[in-house]
Amino acid sequence: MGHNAVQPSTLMSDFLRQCGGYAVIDGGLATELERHGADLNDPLWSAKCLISSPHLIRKVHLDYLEAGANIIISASYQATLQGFEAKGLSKEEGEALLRRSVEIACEAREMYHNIGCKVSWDATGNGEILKQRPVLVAASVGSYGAYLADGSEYSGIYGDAVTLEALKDFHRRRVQVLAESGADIIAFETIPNKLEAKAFAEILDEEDIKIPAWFSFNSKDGVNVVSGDSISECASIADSCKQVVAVGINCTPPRFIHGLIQAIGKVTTKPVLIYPNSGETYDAERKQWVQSAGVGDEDFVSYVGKWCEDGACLIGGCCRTSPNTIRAITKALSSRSSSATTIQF
Ligand SMILES: C[S+](C)CC[C@H](N)C(=O)O
Ligand SMILES: N[C@@H](CCS)C(=O)O
Ligand SMILES: [Zn+2]
Repeated sequence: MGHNAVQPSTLMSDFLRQCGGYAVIDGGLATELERHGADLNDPLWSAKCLISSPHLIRKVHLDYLEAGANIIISASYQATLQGFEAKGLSKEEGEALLRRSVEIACEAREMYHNIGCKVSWDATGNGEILKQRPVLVAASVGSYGAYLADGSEYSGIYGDAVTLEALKDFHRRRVQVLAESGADIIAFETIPNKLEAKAFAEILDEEDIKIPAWFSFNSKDGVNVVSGDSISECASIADSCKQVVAVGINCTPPRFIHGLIQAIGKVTTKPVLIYPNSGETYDAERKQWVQSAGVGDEDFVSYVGKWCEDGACLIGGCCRTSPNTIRAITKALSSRSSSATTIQF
């Protein structure tokens, strides 16, 4: 896919058409980093690996591409200039790490496409180039609550001192840097309240951000976003923002998704994206997931058909999902997809 300066209005529709109507988002990045031995008990959480083990991030992106992902999300969820500064890094060093998060994902895409580029010949000498699967690189922007590193993205309660202007000041430079990093789209993810959605929309507008964005909210009851703000109001903010090309839900238990897709579909015609977590609960103090109440890959994937019927067209996984989850989603979506996989010549 192309990089910067693609018209927001066409990027997502062109991409979805190339994918045959349904696109696969990757799964939990942090989850896989941990599975490979990374210790994320740190205020930077998954972004810590940008400093300690960038090669591991690239491997995890590659694993998700091999599992069928059409969109890989960078390791910048909890990468903030303020968080890097607290580690003693300069503004320039922090900005370089933000850019690096996207470069690592782009490198993985390039490696994947180089490995995957094959020609096959049949007995009569006719050749077939196996078409490269379309892949977008999404630059993650986590919420202010993610930066707080205390699980606040699952409460969305920041207190009265955190105003709209404070949130815009907090996020502005990071968004500018990521928008110029070579990413195809900005993924504002795990947005826990209406105020932060408004802050993101205003930054996109005020800074005239040239790449498109998606807004993805999280919920713990299937009715509202985690703060208690209405999902309809949150999705309406996304709908009104011209740079936003998809709206949805992530890091939310699978059992809540059905009703949320329906609520979002009532206020926007933009494509709906869904990448739930496993349904387990996060213990922010220990920075560990509590294993009870989660669903396995089979149960997770049993929802996929229903989510498509509800109107979702971009589907993946968030925390505690893995390449196996994404492989199963890819399989489930391929039977619905209308795309040809080869170019004949
Ligand atoms: C999406 S949560 C699991 C990310 C980690 C959290 N912000 C923390 O630092 O504990
Ligand atoms: N994309 C994030 C999680 C969002 S809740 C990560 O795994 O780094
Ligand atoms: Zn998550």
